[in-house]
Amino acid sequence: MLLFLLLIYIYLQLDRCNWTLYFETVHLQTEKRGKMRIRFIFWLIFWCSYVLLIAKSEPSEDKRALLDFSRNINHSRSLNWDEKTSACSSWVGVTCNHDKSRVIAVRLPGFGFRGSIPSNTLSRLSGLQILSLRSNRISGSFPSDFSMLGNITSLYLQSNHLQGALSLDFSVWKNLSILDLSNNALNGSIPHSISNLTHLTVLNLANNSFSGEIPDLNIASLQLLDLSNNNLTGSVPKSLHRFPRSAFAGNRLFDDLASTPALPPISQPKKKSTKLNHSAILGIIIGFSTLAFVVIAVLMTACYSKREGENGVSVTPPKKEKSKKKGASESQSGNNRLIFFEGSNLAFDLEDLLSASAEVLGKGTFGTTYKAALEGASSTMAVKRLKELGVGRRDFEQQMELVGRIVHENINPLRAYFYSKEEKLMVYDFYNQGSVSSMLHAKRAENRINLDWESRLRIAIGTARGIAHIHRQNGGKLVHGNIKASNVFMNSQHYGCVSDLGLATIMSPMVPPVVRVGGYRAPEVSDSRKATQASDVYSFGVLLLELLTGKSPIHTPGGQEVIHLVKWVHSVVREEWTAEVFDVQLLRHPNIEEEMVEMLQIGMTCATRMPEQRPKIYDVVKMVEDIRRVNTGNMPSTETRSEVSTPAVITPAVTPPIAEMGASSSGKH
Ligand SMILES: Nc1ncnc2c1ncn2[C@@H]1O[C@H](COP(=O)(O)OP(=O)(O)OP(=O)(O)O)[C@@H](O)[C@H]1O
Repeated sequence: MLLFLLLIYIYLQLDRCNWTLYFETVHLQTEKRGKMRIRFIFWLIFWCSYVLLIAKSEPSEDKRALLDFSRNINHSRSLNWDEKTSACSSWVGVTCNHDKSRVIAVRLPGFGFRGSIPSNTLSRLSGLQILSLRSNRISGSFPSDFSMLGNITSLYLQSNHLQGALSLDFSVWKNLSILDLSNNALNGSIPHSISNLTHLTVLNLANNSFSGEIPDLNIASLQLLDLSNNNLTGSVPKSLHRFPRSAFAGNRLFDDLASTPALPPISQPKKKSTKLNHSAILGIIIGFSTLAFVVIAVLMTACYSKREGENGVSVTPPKKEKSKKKGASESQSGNNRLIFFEGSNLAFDLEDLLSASAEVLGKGTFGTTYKAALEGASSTMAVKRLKELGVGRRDFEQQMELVGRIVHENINPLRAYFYSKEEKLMVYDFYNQGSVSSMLHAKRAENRINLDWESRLRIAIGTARGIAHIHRQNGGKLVHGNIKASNVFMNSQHYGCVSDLGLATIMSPMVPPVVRVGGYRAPEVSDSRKATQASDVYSFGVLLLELLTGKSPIHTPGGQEVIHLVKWVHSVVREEWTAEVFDVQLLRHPNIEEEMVEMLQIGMTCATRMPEQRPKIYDVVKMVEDIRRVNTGNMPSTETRSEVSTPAVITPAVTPPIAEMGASSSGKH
């Protein structure tokens, strides 16, 4: 570039110089000819460098390699790869780096490629990082010249007809993170060299014909392994015992002989059996009894002290207020009643609620939420005990009336509310599966729910529809104000269902903003009472990114640096490491890469910094629904659909009418 500019400069100077003077003294006669020759030479250099520059911004060698590939393999879906067009700007499935000098990703799943991958074509893409040719009909052996792809990070060749052994030395792929060769007909042994891939996070070799022993793949970074349904023999190496038994099912492994591939017993039969004598047995019995006694004593003490404390299980905080409130509800004004909304059909009153045994679910921005088990009514409700409101009784009641009238399958209905000077309560349906936040990030692994891609899609679709419905209320002015994963649940059809709406505007300004944000707050919202529909869209965008990455909006890996999810996603995508963004739990599911990339784009669009550049939630609903177009082909338009039903985007399911939905138990109890 510099050379190019320099040449232009010299040329212009040359033009301005009084060359006549110079030529007069040296070669007077050839003055004109000499001057023209010099000008011509400069023109030539100028154009050559220009052409070179243009050529450089086009990955010509990569382009040729791709054209060679497409011309030498049969494919049923047409590729728009035209020699005359720019590979980086318009070629389907091709992604280039920033300055468009190298092709870094080729994604051509399901293009109907038939036959073997022509040699010396794709292997020439030495800058390639991601290659996806999954779900084609590629046959022949695994292309050995792929060893030249030294920068590859993700290789998806699953669901093809590849055969033969993997003769490649995998050590050459130093950056390889994802290798999916599942659902092919590969055989021979699993190469030992795979264990040299220190960045490998996903290895899927399921549904092939690999035989022999499983090599000791002692790779610390490996998070997902699937070797199921091969002909592997021997035992599972110790380094792989941390993976579930399903990862090895359908092989002829040592412990598979009993047809139940259980990992723990693998090493046990090797242990020498030692007979215990009587005194040892007696010792064990006494030891166990003492231990059991201590454990029971500790548990009882803990339970007792918890009952005493505020955060304990089975505390009944509203109970403390019982006499006060009971009196108040019996007061002449009759004002302090539990107000139920129509269609709630709930057979309990304030007294039942106050005497219910309650368990603290958590403390949030607006107060504490309890799980209340109502004895008489044999139902369980979530009761939110609000703290400091920023509005008086009238405004509070007005807001409750507005919120309580909203009936939609993707919105957790407000069943009842209570207002007195000392106590403000809101009664909701209880979701025993917990919120999306706990499903994704519960501290205890057993409380975490493994959300597969379809569940996450449903959560995204349902939540978007719920928010769209909220934005249509109150003359199109209602705002949720607090969209976040702990306020999203799964309804009975496993679609997202939003809770806690409309509270942001009535809360006290005293609550410090930092408590409220948690990474979901749009940058322009400094006071959550000023949340807008655009800021709801931002928060929804963050939720989408959370569903995709499995990461909290604000997290501190290693306990030090605070990472903001939106910024992190932007930086990873900018560095062309898009595949690194996704939750590794999702990467085990086949054929979802494009859908995840689409959701990523929607999430990033919603979480755009400038509010005016964010899409309206109605458009977002459509975008999220369109992620899985195959199943949405004959659905009614978004506008009508969102209002009335949850169409079966993933699994066809009959949706009850709204009235029923409103009163139904929505996956709770
Ligand atoms: N209806 C419900 N069913 C089951 N769990 C609930 C219900 N409502 C709230 N929770 C859970 O109770 C806990 C506390 O909820 P709460 O709404 O008080 O706070 P939060 O969601 O963490 O924050 P915020 O107050 O900002 O909404 C959260 O883990 C939430 O997911």
